[in-house]
Amino acid sequence: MNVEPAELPGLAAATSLALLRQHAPLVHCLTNDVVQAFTANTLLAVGAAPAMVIEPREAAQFSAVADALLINIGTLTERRGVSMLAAIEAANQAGTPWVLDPVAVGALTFRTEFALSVLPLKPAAIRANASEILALAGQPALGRGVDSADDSRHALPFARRLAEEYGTLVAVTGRVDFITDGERAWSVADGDIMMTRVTGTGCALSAVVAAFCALPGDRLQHVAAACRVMARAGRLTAPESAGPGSFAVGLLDRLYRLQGEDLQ
Ligand SMILES: Nc1ncnc2c1ncn2[C@@H]1O[C@H](COP(=O)(O)OP(=O)(O)O)[C@@H](O)[C@H]1O
Ligand SMILES: Cc1ncsc1CCOP(=O)(O)O
Ligand SMILES: [Mg+2]
Repeated sequence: MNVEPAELPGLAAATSLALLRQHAPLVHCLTNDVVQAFTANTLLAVGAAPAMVIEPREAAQFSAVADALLINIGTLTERRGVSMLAAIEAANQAGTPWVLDPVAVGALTFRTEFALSVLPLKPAAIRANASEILALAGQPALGRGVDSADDSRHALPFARRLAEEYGTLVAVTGRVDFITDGERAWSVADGDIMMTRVTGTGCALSAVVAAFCALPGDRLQHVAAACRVMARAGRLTAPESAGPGSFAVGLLDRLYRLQGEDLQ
């Protein structure tokens, strides 16, 4: 019987954030066409560096020198899949951590087969909403396109199972985020519903998770810290925003200004 996950301590999140800003990891992003600029700006705001190198003949070369790799299947195409597989192989050979964001996995055959085929290729972490985690685990899921209609708490046992089976970390996000290695788990109860009214907050979080995976030390803590940083920034930004437009801009400003004490 697994115990209820504890809330990630603010000091741990602050320590991971300080380490991120010290290392400023370079993140190779193979992500979807909707969120390219928002993802790049989120990485820059938090203190990391992005590069979107997508050509199949360049992807492997670049992921071998980047500090982390993001694989996001939101607008997967056959050609993009070739780049992704080459990048994953090069990252694995170089010992570079890579993160999977299985956007809208489940109902669509091509992306589901692709996501299942890369699970055994040792992702350092999977970051997904609750419906996506349920679908990846072969469970019935209520996802609607890229959005979740399931509760992250319901998905937690399946997140644990996936983490254990594939030797990875799973961050399942929603009203509460849970981050697990199958045995240990942290929770992050923060964020704001406004984060679901701007496309790409989850995708950008996955890129931030990839950046935190590049840090030395306790990777489970770092991935939970990534979730805390994003959710805290969202929580602090929402009351200052007139709507989704200013929220998206405000979130970048807040991530840039976020200090350790904001996390405690
Ligand atoms: N109902 C909610 N209340 C507060 N924060 C939320 C809520 N739903 C999602 N979030 C936050 O939004 C971010 C993106 O998560 P999520 O919406 O689950 O991913 P995706 O965009 O991939 O579906 C995370 O930081 C998460 O904590
Ligand atoms: C709308 C959309 N369609 C394909 S990918 C994408 C972005 C999804 O972003 P997120 O998973 O962060 O909500
Ligand atoms: Mg998503």
